[in-house]
Amino acid sequence: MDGEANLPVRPSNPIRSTGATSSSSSLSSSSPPGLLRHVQAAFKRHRPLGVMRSNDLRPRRTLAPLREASRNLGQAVVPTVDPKRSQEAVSFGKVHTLRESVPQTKNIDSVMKETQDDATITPPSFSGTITKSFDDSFNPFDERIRQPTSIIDYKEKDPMPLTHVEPQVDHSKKVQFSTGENVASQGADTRVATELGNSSCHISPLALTEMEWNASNQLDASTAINQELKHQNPQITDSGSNIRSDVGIPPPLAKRTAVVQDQLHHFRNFLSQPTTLSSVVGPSCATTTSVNSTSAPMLSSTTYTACRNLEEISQLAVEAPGDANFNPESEPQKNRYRSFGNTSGIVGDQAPITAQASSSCMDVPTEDNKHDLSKVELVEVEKDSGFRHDSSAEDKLIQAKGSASAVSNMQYGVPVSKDSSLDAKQESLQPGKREKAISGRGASVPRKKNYDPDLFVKVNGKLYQRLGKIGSGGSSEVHKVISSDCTIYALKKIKLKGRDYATAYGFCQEIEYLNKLKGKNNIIQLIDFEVTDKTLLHEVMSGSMNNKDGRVKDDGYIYMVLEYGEIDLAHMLSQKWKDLDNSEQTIDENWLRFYWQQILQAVNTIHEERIVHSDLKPANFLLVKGSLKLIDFGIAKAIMSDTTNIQRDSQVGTLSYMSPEAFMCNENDANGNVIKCGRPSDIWSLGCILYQMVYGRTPFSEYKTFWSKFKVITDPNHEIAFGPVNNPWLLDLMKKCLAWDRNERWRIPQLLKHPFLVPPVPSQICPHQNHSYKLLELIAGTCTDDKDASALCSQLRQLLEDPIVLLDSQSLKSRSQQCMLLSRMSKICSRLQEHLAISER
Ligand SMILES: Nc1ncnc2c1ncn2[C@@H]1O[C@H](COP(=O)(O)OP(=O)(O)OP(=O)(O)O)[C@@H](O)[C@H]1O
Repeated sequence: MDGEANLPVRPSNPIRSTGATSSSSSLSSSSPPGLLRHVQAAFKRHRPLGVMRSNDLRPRRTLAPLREASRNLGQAVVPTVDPKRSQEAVSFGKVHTLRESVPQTKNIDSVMKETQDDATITPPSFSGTITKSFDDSFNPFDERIRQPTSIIDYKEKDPMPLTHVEPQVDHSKKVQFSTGENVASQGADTRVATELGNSSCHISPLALTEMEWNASNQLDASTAINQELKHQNPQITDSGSNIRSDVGIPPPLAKRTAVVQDQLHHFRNFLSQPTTLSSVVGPSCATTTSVNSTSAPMLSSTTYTACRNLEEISQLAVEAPGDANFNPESEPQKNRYRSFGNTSGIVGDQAPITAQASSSCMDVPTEDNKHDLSKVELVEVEKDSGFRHDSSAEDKLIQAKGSASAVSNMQYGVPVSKDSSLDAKQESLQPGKREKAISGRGASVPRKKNYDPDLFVKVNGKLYQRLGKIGSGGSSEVHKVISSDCTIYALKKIKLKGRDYATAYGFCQEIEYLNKLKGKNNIIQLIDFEVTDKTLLHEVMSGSMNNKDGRVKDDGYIYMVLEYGEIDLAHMLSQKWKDLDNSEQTIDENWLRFYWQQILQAVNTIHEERIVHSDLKPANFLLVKGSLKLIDFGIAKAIMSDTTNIQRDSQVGTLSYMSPEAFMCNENDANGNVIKCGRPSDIWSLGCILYQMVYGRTPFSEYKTFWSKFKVITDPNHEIAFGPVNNPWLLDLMKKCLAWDRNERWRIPQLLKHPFLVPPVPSQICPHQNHSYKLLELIAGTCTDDKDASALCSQLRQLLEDPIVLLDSQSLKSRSQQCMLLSRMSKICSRLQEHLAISER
């Protein structure tokens, strides 16, 4: 049909036997030496084969938090601050006691276990032919993928849009806190669940509302204090250029001043207590607040940093009105003041804010990290600091983000001009001044540090913090990461060392395909990538590999920053079937249609781009914001322009989803033609996925070993067992995909129009509007006085109206029953025709 085949000639008996397994063998598969070669090749695979994967739906995805839960103690959670509000002059008034519930580590059981559900094998033969197939336009050295902007413009973006907050609370980690008197009196403890492992932090809308309410209370209180101060002391100007202490407070305001001073006293008390910072890292931003943590079991580095930031800011806020020695023009204070004032100007670029906040507190940017978008945003506190306990990766991010947010969320002056921000930034980067500011407080001086490679990954000079391992494939590890602009991504890391050059080339090709598929919304989007071994990449790209049969000796990695998918289809199916098993229900056809259509559309996208995926399986369809997207082009192949097939070099896919021709790829069929794979191979895999969606297992799952699978899949006479389904179209659809002969398999455009997906509209199936039925009615109307003719008409009508009543639905699915029905219908038609002809004469 597609003309793509150099197909193996089917055996003389093309009709499959009804027996479960036929002993008749197919072409090359039948020969024992051939079989042996396949098996040997399979075990010579380039990807680690590992154990043979079972066909059971066992999702492979694991989300493992990097560190233990204990580190979460002390994380601070704080409300989003309205940008408008943050523009106000704000200082923290009174901060209340943090009460933390015991945080729970994400229950490993609740996370899908990582298993390998199917083995990937190497094809029977390995040509090793490497050709340069990259587009000329594609040059990974020159091409710089557009970086996602790290700029968060608060004018345009909601810092934490409620719409991004998922309604459910994840139970993985909960930090329960109250903000002291305020909250206690309201009886409203705020619960915040920070999900480390999953796509984003989930905060119940209620919790968020409460958080915001509490925060706004605090901010209001602080604002009130400041406003009081402003009222009382006109010298406390917005720009803060001439802040003086209590000198010159007019007598009528003395009482109010006393109140304010009392509040400030509380505030100082609070500052003398340890402070805990925690953050909510959402999909697009992090918000931070500071809460008093007298009950916190221990301080973390986060705490330390936050405390220091907060202390600096707060002291400025307090010193301004209360300390006669405070002089904003004095160098350290001016620097500090301007620096923080700058950070409070949250309009504009968040990254610089972050960097600044961190740097002003901790870090001195080095040449090495200066070029990062995030610059010094991810700082690390000296590990042997007495304040530090084992802090998680997220803590560190929170620390950095929190610092920024804490700073940016608080303001004690009117927004500082951009210029002064820049000044402040530059000044804050001067180590001497910073040291002076820090030592003035008697705190231990943190040392500057580059990033910790265990926690951070740098791709193209941009830092990403690891949040946990999502999964690992045959060739890669995939981590959930967060970028400096707080966007969650998946980072695929492929180790090159020890791999053969052909395989390394294949990995580079994945980058090429993903680049080619940019902007296609049903394909996972590549955000950035880096191949650390430039020489190898250059060799591969230029097609000048001298030792293409050799292996990569040097340590090299491919990093791919990808759009993040929340869950893959394998997990979805596993969950679905778990629910179905418990309820004794069958699969919901609408659910099936919904996802099947998306699967088809995604594969159609690559087929239109002349790419054959070759490893289609449920684990390679990811749910991203509600839509399925295709991933893993590790062994995909481009179809050359002069052919419709691809030549397989090495890896050919995952056993349970592999087409017969994929097993025999590059072999010769009985006619001496080379067996090739093309789009129909992907269709077979789709058939296996559909089968799995319908029955909860793959078509050959009962065949456990490679050997038996190989035998049965390559056997053209093997009849796949299809269990009963309510909708005959569904059965038909599966058969259309799982036809052994690849030429008989439907192509995607046809599948997208299959009656299962596009059921005939009622008018088409309503017999009364059917033309044949109308004709019958016409005939019946003209021979009401002819008993025989009327009887025949009525039999025909019955057959047309509902043939199923004559036979049970199961029999109707059998071809012999269908034939019987048709012959009965045609006999009635002939008799009626004869009868009418006679009666007319
Ligand atoms: N962008 C992503 N977002 C979320 N999870 C992802 C993403 N990419 C990959 N994963 C997870 O990591 C797993 C392995 O990824 P992938 O299939 O790309 O790796 P691989 O080494 O090519 O694996 P395979 O052995 O299947 O070929 C996936 O099954 C999926 O669960």
